[in-house]
Amino acid sequence: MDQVDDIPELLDTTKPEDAPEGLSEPIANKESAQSGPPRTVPLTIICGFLGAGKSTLVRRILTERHGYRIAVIMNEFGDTADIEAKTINVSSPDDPNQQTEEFLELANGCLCCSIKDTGVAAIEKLMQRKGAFDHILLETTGLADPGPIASMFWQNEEYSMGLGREIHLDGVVCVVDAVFGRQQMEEDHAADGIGESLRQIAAADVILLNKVDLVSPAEVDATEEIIRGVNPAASLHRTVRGEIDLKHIIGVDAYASRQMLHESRAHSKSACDHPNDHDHDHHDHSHVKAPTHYELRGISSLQIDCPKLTEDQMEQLDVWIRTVLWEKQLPGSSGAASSALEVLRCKGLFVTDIGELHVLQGVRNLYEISKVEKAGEEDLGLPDTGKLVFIGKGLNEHVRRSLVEHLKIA
Ligand SMILES: Nc1nc2c(ncn2[C@@H]2O[C@H](COP(=O)(O)OP(=O)(O)OP(=O)(O)O)[C@@H](O)[C@H]2O)c(=O)[nH]1
Repeated sequence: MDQVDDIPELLDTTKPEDAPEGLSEPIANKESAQSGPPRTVPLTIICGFLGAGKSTLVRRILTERHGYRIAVIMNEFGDTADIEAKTINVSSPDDPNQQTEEFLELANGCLCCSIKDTGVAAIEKLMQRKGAFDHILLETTGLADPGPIASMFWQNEEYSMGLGREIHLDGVVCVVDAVFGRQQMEEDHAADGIGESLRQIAAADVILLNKVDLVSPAEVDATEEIIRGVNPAASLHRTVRGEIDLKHIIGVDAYASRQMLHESRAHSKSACDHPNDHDHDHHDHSHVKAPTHYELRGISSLQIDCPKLTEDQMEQLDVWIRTVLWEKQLPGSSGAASSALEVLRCKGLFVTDIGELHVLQGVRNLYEISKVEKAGEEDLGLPDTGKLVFIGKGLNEHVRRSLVEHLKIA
C-alpha cells in the first residue's frame, strides 16, 4: 500500500467504554463540549538524554488504554515492532532519495508516525489525517536541542501562517536519566558553552526524572537539586519506566497565561506530604527549593521577585525584556555585563497595583506578556508578589540589578 488514498479508515476515536475509571478526561471530550471556532491541535515535544527512557514512555502511550487519541511522531519505530499495530502507509522505504513515512494505527486509538526527515514535513503529512487524533507528541533524538523546535512552533510568524493555524505548542517534556543524569549534567560541555543535556532541561516545561528505581533516594534528591537549579520553572515528576498520569504531560498548556498562575501556586507549596516515599514517587516535586541564582557548566538561571507593579512599571518591564532578548543588552549596565547574555527560556508572573495579573512567556528571543483574564466567577487569588525566571547564559547579579534599577523596585 503506497498511496495516501489507500489509507484505511482509522479507528473509532471515542474513549473506549471499558477504559478504566479515574482516568483524566480525554482531550477529545473536553473540546467537544466547547463551542466556537475549531481549536488547534496541541503539540508536545518529548526530549531527553540518550537512553533516559523516551521510547519507554512513548511505548506506554501507544499501548496503554488511556482514552486519549494521540499521534506520536518518532524518529524511527526502532524496537516498537512489538506494538500491536496496523501499518497504514509506507512510502518507498528502500529509496534513499525519497522521504519515508510510515503510519501505524494502534489498538488504543493512537496513531504512530515514523520520520527520517525534519519534524515539520512529518507533521504536515500527519495533519492530512486531521480529526483522527487530538494531540501530537513529537519525540526528538537524544542529542536534539528542543529550543529551536519549540520556538518554531511558538510565536513564529512564518509558521503561524501555515501549520500554526492547525497546531499549537502545548509544552516541552524532558526525560532525565536518574542513573546517569547527574553525571551528564555535571560533565556537559559544548564549544559554544552549553551542552545538549542542559539545553534540554532549560527548554523543558515538564521534567520526568526517570529510572528512580535504580538509584538511592539520596542520589535522586541530588539529581533533582541540580535540575531544579538549572530550571526552577518546570514541574518535576519522579518516574519508573515513564509511568505517569498523562494529564501531567499532555494538555498542560504550558504557554497559556492561566497555567502559569497554577504553576506558581504549585511552586509555592513548601511541604512534602510523603517524606518517606521517595522510591516510587510520581508527584510534582516543585517544592524542592530552587536557588535564586544557579550556574552549572555555562548555563545559569536567575529568579527575581517583583513587588506589585504600576502601569508605568509594566511598560518599563516590557522595554527591559525587549532590550535583553532582542538586543542582548542589559539596560543601565556596561557592555561587558551584556556580552555573555543569552536567554533560552523565560517565564514571569506579575501583579499590578490595580489587581491585575500578567504573565510572561519567552522562548529564546520570542516573548509575550499577556494579562490573565478572570474565568467566570473563579477567584484568581492574586499572589502578593510576582516572579521572573530566566534560564540561559550570563544570568547573574548584573541582570538582577539592571531590572531592579530599571523598574525602580527596591
Ligand atoms: N530499571 C528501569 N529501566 C528503565 C526505565 N526506563 C527505561 N528503562 C530501560 O532503559 C533502557 C533505555 O530506555 P529507552 O526508552 O530506550 O531510552 P531512550 O531515551 O528512548 O533512548 P534513546 O532513543 O537511545 O535516546 C531500556 O532498556 C529501558 O527498558 C526505568 O524507569 N527503570
